[in-house]
Amino acid sequence: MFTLLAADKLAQEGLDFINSQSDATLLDRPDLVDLKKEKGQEAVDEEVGKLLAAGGVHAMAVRSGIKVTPAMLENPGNLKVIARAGVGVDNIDLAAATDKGILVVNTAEASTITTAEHAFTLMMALLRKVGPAYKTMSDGGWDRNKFKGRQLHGMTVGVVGLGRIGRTFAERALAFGMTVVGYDPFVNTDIQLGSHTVKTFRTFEEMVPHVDVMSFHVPKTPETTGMLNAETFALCKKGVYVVNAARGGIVDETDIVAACDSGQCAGAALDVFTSEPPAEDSPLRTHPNILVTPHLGASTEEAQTAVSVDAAKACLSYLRGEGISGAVNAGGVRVDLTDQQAAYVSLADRMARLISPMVTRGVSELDIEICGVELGPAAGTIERTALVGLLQRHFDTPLNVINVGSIADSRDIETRITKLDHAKSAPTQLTFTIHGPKGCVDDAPDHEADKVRKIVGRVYDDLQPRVVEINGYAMDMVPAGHMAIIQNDDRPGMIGLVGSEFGKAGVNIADMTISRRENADGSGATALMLLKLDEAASYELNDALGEREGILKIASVHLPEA
Ligand SMILES: NC(=O)C1=CN([C@@H]2O[C@H](COP(=O)(O)OP(=O)(O)OC[C@H]3O[C@@H](n4cnc5c(N)ncnc54)[C@H](O)[C@@H]3O)[C@@H](O)[C@H]2O)C=CC1
Ligand SMILES: O=C(O)C(=O)COP(=O)(O)O
Repeated sequence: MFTLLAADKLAQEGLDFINSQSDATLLDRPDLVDLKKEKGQEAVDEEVGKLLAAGGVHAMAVRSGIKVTPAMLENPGNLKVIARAGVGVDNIDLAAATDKGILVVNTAEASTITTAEHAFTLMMALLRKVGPAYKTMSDGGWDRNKFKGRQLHGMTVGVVGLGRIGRTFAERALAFGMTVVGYDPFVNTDIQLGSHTVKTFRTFEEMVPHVDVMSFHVPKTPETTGMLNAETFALCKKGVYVVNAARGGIVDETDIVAACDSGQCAGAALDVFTSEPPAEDSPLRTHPNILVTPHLGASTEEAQTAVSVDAAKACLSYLRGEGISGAVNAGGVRVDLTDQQAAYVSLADRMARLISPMVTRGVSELDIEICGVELGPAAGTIERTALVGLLQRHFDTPLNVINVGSIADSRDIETRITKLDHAKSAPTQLTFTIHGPKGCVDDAPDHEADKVRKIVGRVYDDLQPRVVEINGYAMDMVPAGHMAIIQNDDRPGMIGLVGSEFGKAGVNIADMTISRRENADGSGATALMLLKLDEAASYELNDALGEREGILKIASVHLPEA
C-alpha cells in the first residue's frame, strides 16, 4: 500500500484519483500551507519531517505553498518521490532530494496555456489600467481621462525564456498584431511560430532596447535572478512595460519600484514575489503603476485539475515501477523498458555487484560498452544501475539510480558509454571496464588484464543473465544468489583444496565454473573459479582460504536470485 501525502492545496480530482486506487491511500494535509503562514517554514519542516520519519509516506505532492527543505528531508523514511503539481521546482531542494535518492517530478505541460493566458491577461490589464480604473470605481469614483491606456497592436514585446509558456504567450501576442522578439540562451536560432519569425537576441542586454513590453517566462536560477535590475532598466526604452508571471526576484523588486517612480518603467504587472505573500506594507502592493495578483498564473479549474491528477499519477506510476514521467532529477533513467532491456539492466546490476569486491583500489573511471542498438534507450539506466552496483559496497549512504550520478560526480568518478552496433564477432552484450585511481596501477599485476577490472555479460533468449568473462577469464554462468570468486595458481589440487575448505565450513557448493588464463610471460597460468553457494561464505572461511598457498584472491557477494 502506497501513501501519498498531499502537502499543499491540491485539486480534488487528483485526491479522488488516489482514493480510487486499491494500492494507494491519501494523507491530505492542505493545512500545512496555513501552518507556514502562521508559524513559518520551520514549523512545516518539523511537522512533515515527523510524518516522513515515521516511515508511512511513500510519495509527497506539493505546489508552491510550502518549501521542501533539507531539514524536512533529514530522515525521509520511505519517501521515494516528490511531485510538484505544477512547473517551478525552486521551492524544492533538489540537491537534498537527490542525495536521499528521492525522485522529483513536475507536471510541466498541464498548466502551460493557463499560465500564458494569465501573463497575457496581466499585460492587457496593465496597458489598459484595468486595476486602478476598477479600484476608482469601486471606491465610488468615475474618471475617464486618468485611465487612458496603450494599444498592444503595433508594439514590440520581448519574451524572455522561449520555452513552453514563453512560446504560448508569444503565439497570442502575434495574434494581437504585436511584433515578438525573444531572448533565451538555450535557443540558438530565430524561431518560427506559424507564419511569423520570432527574432532572438544573443544577450538580454541586446534585446531590451528594442522592446515596448517584456514578459518573463524563465525558471528562477542564479542567472535569471535579478536579470532586470537598475542596470538593465537603464538600457530599456523609456516607458517600457514589464510583466513577470515567472518567479519573484527575476525582476529586482527594489529596482522596479524605483523605475516605476522615475517613469523609466511605465508600469509593471507582477504575479510572483520574492517572498510570498509579500510584506503587508510592501510598496509593490500599492504603487499606482504596479498591478499585482497573488501567484494566480496556474490557478484555473482546468490547470489545477490537470496538475493534481498528473502529479498523483506520476507518483503511483513510479512507485509501482511502471514508468517515470516529468523527472526533474533523474536524467536518463527509464523504467518503461522492453523485457530484453530490463533483463540487461538486471544483468548490469549483477555484473557490477559481482566485480565490486575486486575493486579494492577505488574507481576513477567506468567504461561501459553497450553492444546492440536495441539497448540504446536503456543506456542511461544501465549506466546508473552499474554505478550503484559498483559503489554501494563501498558506501554507507544508500545509493540508487537517482542519487548515484551526483555522488559519482562529487567524487570525480567519470563514466563513459560507448554504444556499438552489432557485428558477427560482437553479440549483444555489456562490458564494464573499471579503472583504479588515476596513475595507480595494480600493486603488482601478474597479468596485463589485471591492470583494470573487466567484466562482460550477455542475456540469452531465455532472458537469463550470464557472465561470460572476468578479466580475461572466459566463463558462462548465471550470476545469482551467494557467489564466491577465487583467483588461484593453476596447478593440481586447487579444486580439492577449495572444496575441502568449504566442506569444513559446512558451506555447500551448488555450482562451479573454472577458467584458465595463461600468464603473459609464459610462466604458467592462473585460474578463476566462480562458485555458487547454498549459503554465504563467512569472513572466517574467506580468510582461511585466502591464507592457503596458491590462492591469490577471494571475494564473495550476494546477488538476487535469477
Ligand atoms: N505564475 C505561475 O503561477 C507560474 C509560473 N511558472 C514559471 O514559469 C517558468 C517557465 O515555465 P515553462 O515555460 O513551462 O518552462 P520551460 O522549461 O519550458 O521554459 C523555460 C525557458 O527558459 C529558458 N531559460 C533558462 N535560463 C534562461 C536565461 N538565463 N535567460 C533566458 N531564458 C532562459 C530555457 O531555455 C527555457 O526555454 C517556470 O520555471 C515557473 O517558474 C510556471 C507555471 C505557473
Ligand atoms: O507551476 C508553477 O510553477 C507555479 O508557479 C504555480 O504555482 P502553484 O501551484 O499555483 O502554487
